Amino acid sequence: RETGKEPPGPKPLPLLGNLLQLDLQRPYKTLCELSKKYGSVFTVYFGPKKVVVLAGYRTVREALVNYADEFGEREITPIFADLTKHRGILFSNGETWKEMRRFALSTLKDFGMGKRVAEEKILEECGHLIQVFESYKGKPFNTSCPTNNATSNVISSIVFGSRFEYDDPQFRGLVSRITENIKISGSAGIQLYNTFPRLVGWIKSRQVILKNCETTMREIKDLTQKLKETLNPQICRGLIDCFLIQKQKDEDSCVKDTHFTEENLLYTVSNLFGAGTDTTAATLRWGLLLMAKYPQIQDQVQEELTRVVGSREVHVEDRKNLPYTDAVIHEIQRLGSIAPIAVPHKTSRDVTLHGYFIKKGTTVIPLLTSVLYDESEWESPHTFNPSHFLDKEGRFIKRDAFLPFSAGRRVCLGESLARMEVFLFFTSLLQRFRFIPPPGVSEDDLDLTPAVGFTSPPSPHELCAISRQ
Ligand code: HEM
Repeated sequence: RETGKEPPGPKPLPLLGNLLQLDLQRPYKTLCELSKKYGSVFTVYFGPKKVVVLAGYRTVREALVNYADEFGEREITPIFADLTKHRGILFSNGETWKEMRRFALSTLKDFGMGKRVAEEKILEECGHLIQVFESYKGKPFNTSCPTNNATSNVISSIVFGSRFEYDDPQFRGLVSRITENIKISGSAGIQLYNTFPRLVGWIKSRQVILKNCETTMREIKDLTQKLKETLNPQICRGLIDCFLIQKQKDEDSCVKDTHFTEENLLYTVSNLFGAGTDTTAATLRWGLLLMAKYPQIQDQVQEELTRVVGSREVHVEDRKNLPYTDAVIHEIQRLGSIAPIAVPHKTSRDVTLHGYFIKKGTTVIPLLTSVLYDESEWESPHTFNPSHFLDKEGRFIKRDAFLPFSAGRRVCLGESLARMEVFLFFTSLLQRFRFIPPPGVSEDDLDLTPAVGFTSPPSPHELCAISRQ
């Protein structure tokens, strides 16, 4: 082969590959360690499956941005193939992905992603979330459920055109199945299934995921049916209406091979919930936990909010006048690193990177954690330090290595929406509440070890939200 040598890596065992070396609960940890030994492009074997890992800011950026075509396809692992049958956005490629991504992006824009409509919807949800926090009256509570409900409802109002009440049983089921699936899909059992799909297809965790998914799809179908019955082609109440109208148009004009099919609609909707709920809520939970752990930083955020916004509602427009708070939010996302291995990619053709040859169809992991903790990019990568995003005069500065949403063709589709949500939820909550550890727990006791899962939220914990008014 004249194209170069293969990326280096630890020697694999027959069949097992490097499985025995990998921490299957938190594979990103082992992968970060391996990158210290083997460099920024290396190979590991998940059982018989060869995976190329990209580590560090420069390499990840170079591959995903400069070689966007070569590295822009999605690897569809056995569990995700089971779940989505290559439909929707997250786990599809080719024309299906292109059409669905384009549709979702343009519809989200129409519904105000980065604009006023989304802001209104989020602010409405902030009001409901604040009420829930108030209802605990300063007593300790687990922040998971309320934050997941709030972020899920933002997606609901964009997709269905309306939000749910938090005690609606259908909504509760929807949210709990999404969070359960994300959690289980990162478990060691599912890693094993992805490695040996024929051998361990029977495992319980896979059955739970499949059942959850089946129920969710049925419910999204029922909700879609209700929207169909009341559809007015002149008014799009949400993304589903827009899809149904486009579907009808394609049918009326006999478009062949249309991607506007019911299957694609259901999977696209479920992808938006799946990708948009837990990620955003986990970021918010990291934020509240870090504020409770570092009260001096919380003081400074609250001082800035009081000075700049006072007690009126916070708006997206305020962000530029809140440099310290903005820096804190960026630092929460950096340290939280909630998508440590992004979502695996694969190469669409043979490619040579840094002199290493990577064959078409190879699974590629962009190790986002290694970018967000890159020692040559960040002054103190392992500490919570908002100064990473501030200049000497206290002005907010952008940092190139801030890639929590990944980069290139597959960059998070919900980035603007997510950033707006995190900003508005975080500031609205800090305006009203002081976050402290439960009685008997010190700030030092608050544990920053992430939970196991496909995403990396904080471990289960309780906080007290003390009203500031
Ligand atoms: C703080 C919150 C969020 C973070 C950190 C995050 C991060 C990510 C990351 C790392 C990826 C994978 C990129 C890659 O493959 O290289 C991704 C993909 C995706 N995200 Fe997000 N995300 C967040 C919120 C959202 C929201 C709110 C939505 C929904 C509107 C969303 C929708 C998606 C979709 C549909 C994809 C798949 C894109 C594709 O395959 O083309 N995400 N996100």
